[in-house]
Amino acid sequence: MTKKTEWELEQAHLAMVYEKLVEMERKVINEAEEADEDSRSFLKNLSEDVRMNNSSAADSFESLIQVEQKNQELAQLNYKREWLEKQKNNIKQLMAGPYFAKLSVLYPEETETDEFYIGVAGFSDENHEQYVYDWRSPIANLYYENNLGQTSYEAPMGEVPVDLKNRRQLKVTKNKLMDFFDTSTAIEDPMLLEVLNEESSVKLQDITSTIQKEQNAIIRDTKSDVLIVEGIAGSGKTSTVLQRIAFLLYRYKDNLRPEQVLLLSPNPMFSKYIEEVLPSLGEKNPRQMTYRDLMRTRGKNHHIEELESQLTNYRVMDSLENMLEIERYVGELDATDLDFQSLTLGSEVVISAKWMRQTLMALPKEVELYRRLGYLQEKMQEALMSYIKTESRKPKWRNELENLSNEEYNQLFSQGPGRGDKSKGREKNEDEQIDQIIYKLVHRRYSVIRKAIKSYRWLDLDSHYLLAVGMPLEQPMSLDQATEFAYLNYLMVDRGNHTQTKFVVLDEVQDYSEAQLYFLAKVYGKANFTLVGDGYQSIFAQGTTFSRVEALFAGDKRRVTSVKLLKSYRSSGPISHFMKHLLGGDESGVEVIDRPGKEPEIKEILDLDSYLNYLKVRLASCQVDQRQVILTKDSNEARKLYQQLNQPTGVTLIADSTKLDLSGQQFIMPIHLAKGLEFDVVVVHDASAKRFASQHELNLLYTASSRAMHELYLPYIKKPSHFIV
Ligand SMILES: Nc1ncnc2c1ncn2[C@@H]1O[C@H](COP(=O)(O)OP(=O)(O)OP(=O)(O)O)[C@@H](O)[C@H]1O
Repeated sequence: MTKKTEWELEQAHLAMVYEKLVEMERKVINEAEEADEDSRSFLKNLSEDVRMNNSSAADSFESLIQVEQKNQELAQLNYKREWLEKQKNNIKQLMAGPYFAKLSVLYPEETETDEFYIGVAGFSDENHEQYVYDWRSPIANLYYENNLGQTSYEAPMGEVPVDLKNRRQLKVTKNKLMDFFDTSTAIEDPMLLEVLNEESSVKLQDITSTIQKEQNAIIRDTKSDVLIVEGIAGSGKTSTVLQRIAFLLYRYKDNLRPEQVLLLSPNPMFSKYIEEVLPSLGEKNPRQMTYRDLMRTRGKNHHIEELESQLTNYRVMDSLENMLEIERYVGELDATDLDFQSLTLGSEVVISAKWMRQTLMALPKEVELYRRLGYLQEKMQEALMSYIKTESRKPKWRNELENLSNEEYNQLFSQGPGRGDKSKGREKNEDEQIDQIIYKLVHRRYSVIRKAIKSYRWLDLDSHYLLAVGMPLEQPMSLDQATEFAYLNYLMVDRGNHTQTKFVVLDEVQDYSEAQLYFLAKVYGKANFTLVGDGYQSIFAQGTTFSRVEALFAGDKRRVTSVKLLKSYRSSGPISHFMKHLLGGDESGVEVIDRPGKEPEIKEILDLDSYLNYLKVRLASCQVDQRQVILTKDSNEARKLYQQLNQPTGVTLIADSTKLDLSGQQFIMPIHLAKGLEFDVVVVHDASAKRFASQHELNLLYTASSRAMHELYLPYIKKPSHFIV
């Protein structure tokens, strides 16, 4: 068949699928409107349908059953609305481009090929006719595996052998066919090259239609407990793990919710950078935070050093050793070793240390200490509740009530029934109402105690830390000390809180210290890990080599798989060659995709004034559709350069990890805040010999250069770094 006729057939098929999508969209919108209306009227009628009848035990019971039924109905209505919302989103995404690939597959003992179209989501009509297959479905694996001829794919019922007759990539926009290519095993496929030549964007994009074979293996891995990916800059580590999260959410859709996936990102800016990838695949973002944020949530108000100080802050003591010391210490700890602190409100002792000790000592010794402390915590909450009840009967509170301002009174009054409210559903007399308000007032007064119980303020964890590692907590704490403290906290009191997390994904794993990785491996002991990074981009004072990462996670019978990614999809051919040169040439194993581009400019400049002029010209010559960055070694340098250039208009200075805005076009920023990001044009600030000489500085230089997609500038004053010549 000629390409022309093929084209007509494909165009006709596309038009048909698009039409089906339009029909389905109409249907889903109608259903969604009906479902919204159903929920509205359900809620409106709810108070009339359900009236608590407490006249007798049987009546109350009947009423409760009715309430339960209504709850279930409401849950179903909500579920339906959510489902329709997801359908709407999927259809919207598909309408932008219904599919990107077609597989022609011959099954054994059949004579005619079956055709499967692959898209960002699946699509079938009400008769279950499947028009588009989700890229995560088993059959779609054939597209990414890219083996024509006899092959197979893994379906739920087992391995299915097939003959893959053709693999077609299609470029479609809405209902219009733009192009198609029949590809075999060519690595540098036309669609990929087209995508890679595009300009950079403010946010990372999904790579669904051009995922490469080696990336696909990572995305679909379900066998490993720990998957370690060591990949050069731009090899798609971040993109791949995001696609992997989408894959896992699809694969385990009945048992995995996005909040059970924890994605630890290198800096706050990064979270913004990647936030659109999963929604573009119709999935919700997982729990996302930096490791520092994670420590903050467990640091009990202790202050942690800023990201910047991690660049230089070497600690003398080996932190992993401290973690083991903490384990030994807690292992040998006896209930009699514990120091309790009475919980007081002013001079009033609400729960005494003596009571805590006695309650703990009454518990069986065989039960692990952290469980006993957890139980004690529950007992303390109960003790507080009965304390509040007794307290609220005292007449003094009536006086306090009278002294409340109108505003405070109304606030208490409007908060709805409190926990002690037993008269829900029937008219209350004035006395009951006053009792209820007093209860709330007292409850509120003692809320600090409730919080103190919850956060274990009654246990002096700071001094246990001192006893365990032989040194006090610093202010601010280094990230490693925060880790040690969090580990102590975990071992002593906080073990139950981490079991919900099923997948932990770590980007830039080389920047984590051994103690931090050890902490994650232990605390999320039941989770599956995906750890990605690049040893050459190790720019913080504390980091871990990949062999150590593997060793740290290999314990506890975990199945560890290590994979390498050696091709940069980000940078043009000449920039990739330059990166390869920085990494030691052929020995590095780096493979270059030779797509054309401008050679990196390595330029000698004689003095500071001419250098600043050079930068000004560079900034002025940035094209409208390009994003350009000047990368400095640290934040102070970024600030200084910004001043030296007279705060150039249209250029955003980013020097503070808490104030990040990537929406502009040109930037001056330190390298560590640009981690994970990419720009059309990168200028490395003064790549001279004295500034880039050590291994650490080589890593900085490599990290900076590898942010560039299309153009790289390396100006230097007087003498160039020996790495670049
Ligand atoms: N298979 C692919 N198809 C199209 N683009 C790709 C593919 N893989 C990666 N890319 C693109 O390459 C660029 C780099 O990807 P990504 O940021 O995921 O790499 P990385 O390995 O995490 O880089 P770094 O270590 O430098 O942060 C992105 O623009 C991404 O869209």
